[in-house]
Amino acid sequence: MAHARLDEVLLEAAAAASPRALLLIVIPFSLVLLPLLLRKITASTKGAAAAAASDAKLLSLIPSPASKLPIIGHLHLMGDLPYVAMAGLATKYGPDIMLIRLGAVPTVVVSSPRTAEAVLRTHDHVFASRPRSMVSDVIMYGATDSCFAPYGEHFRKARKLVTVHLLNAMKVRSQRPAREEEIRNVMGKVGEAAAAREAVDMSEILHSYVNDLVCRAVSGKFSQEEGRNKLFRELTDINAGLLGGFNVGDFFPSLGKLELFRKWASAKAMRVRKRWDLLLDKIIEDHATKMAKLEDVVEGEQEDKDFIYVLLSLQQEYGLTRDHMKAILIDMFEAGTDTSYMTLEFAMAELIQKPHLMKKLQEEVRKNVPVGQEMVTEDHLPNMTYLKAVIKETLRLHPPVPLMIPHFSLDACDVDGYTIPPNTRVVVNAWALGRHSGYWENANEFQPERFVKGDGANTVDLKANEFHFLAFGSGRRMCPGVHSASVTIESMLANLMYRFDWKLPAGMKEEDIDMTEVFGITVSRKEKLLLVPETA
Ligand code: HEM
Repeated sequence: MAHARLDEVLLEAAAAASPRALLLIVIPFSLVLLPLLLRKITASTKGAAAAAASDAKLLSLIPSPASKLPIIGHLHLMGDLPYVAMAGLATKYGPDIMLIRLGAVPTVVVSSPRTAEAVLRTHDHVFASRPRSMVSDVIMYGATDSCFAPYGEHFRKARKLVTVHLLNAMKVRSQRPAREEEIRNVMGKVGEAAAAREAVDMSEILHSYVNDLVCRAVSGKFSQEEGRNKLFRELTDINAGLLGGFNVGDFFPSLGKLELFRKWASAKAMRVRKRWDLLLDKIIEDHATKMAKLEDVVEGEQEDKDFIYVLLSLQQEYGLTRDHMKAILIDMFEAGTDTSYMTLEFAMAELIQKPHLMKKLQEEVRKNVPVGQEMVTEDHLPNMTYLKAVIKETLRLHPPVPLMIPHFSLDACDVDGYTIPPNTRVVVNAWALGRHSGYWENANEFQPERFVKGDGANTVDLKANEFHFLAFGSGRRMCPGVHSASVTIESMLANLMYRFDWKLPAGMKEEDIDMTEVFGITVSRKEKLLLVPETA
């Protein structure tokens, strides 16, 4: 019994979200496995050793914090919020570019708009790959999705599939009725709470809204049957915990070469993948059966088909296996759910602390909707400039993917006077860029006006033309979901502002709102956001 419990603890730590928890496992592990690792190192070929030495020399020229420890490198400096820790270290050691060692893995951290532009625009082709990770290899079927695929033929195919067929403007437009229906459901629930003068758990309601929308986009109108939406949400949450963790195997790759360790460290990822297999195989087969009966579907009607139909119809053209399809579908859940609902939640948390800004937003929304109309529709959104400014400001201060997804160099490349060798992990700190005091006035303040004032800052857009605002990344690996995310977030926030006034629960003051963040592949708020709606 005691043995089983220890196993659980170790497995949790192996996929630990916090670098602190990772240390708990790395230190004892290193003591046991160090002799084995040394044997592996001495066994490597002379040529490889010479190349490694030359790469290590190049990396050693990049500024780096002095307090590196044996084996764990700088892991002990990462704290609970690595993007905040990295920003602090960068100010001291390398404001533009810095090297940190996460366990055995040297990681280049880019923290200024100038170096971000060098990595994501000037040398985008060199840095467009992703490092391999044991967990994403398991969860994403050998990293054959779009997010984690290394750069190459398969990635280009997956990326084209996602941008051209799943997330294009026409597809996003065709999902409008689904969005309107889901928003109406939310308004109904919030309306009931308003009538009962009860608080609403905004975290829960916004999470369900986005999860249900992604479910519908992926598997159609009946995705909520048999509680499938809840199962999708549960599995997406487990994946997020695993993918966002500081996983031992990622930072001690030599360990990953040991079969026993690999089995042990990927056990939880294997378990969740089996559950995805069961769920997705069944839905894909149901779709394939229905599709076979509808051979005469008119080409144009494919537009409002869900993602599974789209993938099935493109299977031959793109040479997709069943596993490729599942990897891409899981990407849509993983990349599309937490990012959007957390932006909505952070926006509400900021607005409730600044009632004058919320009032200004409500006035704009209500002015733009004809009197007597039940809901804000997507036709009303283009004129709502303050709404867009509030969302940009939320993304600036709280980018949901603060370190983006790690990039990986394919070749040697000069950035800011330093040579980054091939096969180096490169992290762009979007959180640090959004709070860069050289580019933003009152960088830590929530001031949406900065995006409407006409002082130059309003030219910042979500398409990443400015490298001090990179919530969606830039270049070949830029988020392909910008359009989908924007309309999902804008329409919900506009409706929450249109239909209700918002108060804090009795006895709570604005300064009681806890904005503490929790790090994972996306950043979330630690505390639930409870707000009391009043029908406007
Ligand atoms: C507020 C919402 C969102 C934010 C802030 C966001 C942000 C990001 C960021 C920072 C990246 C990594 C860029 C890089 O590594 O250079 C990314 C990648 C990605 N996002 Fe989003 N995202 C959002 C919503 C969505 C949605 C709704 C979808 C799809 C349903 C989506 C799909 C993807 C995919 C597939 C990738 C991987 C792209 C690649 O590696 O080629 N995202 N996103």
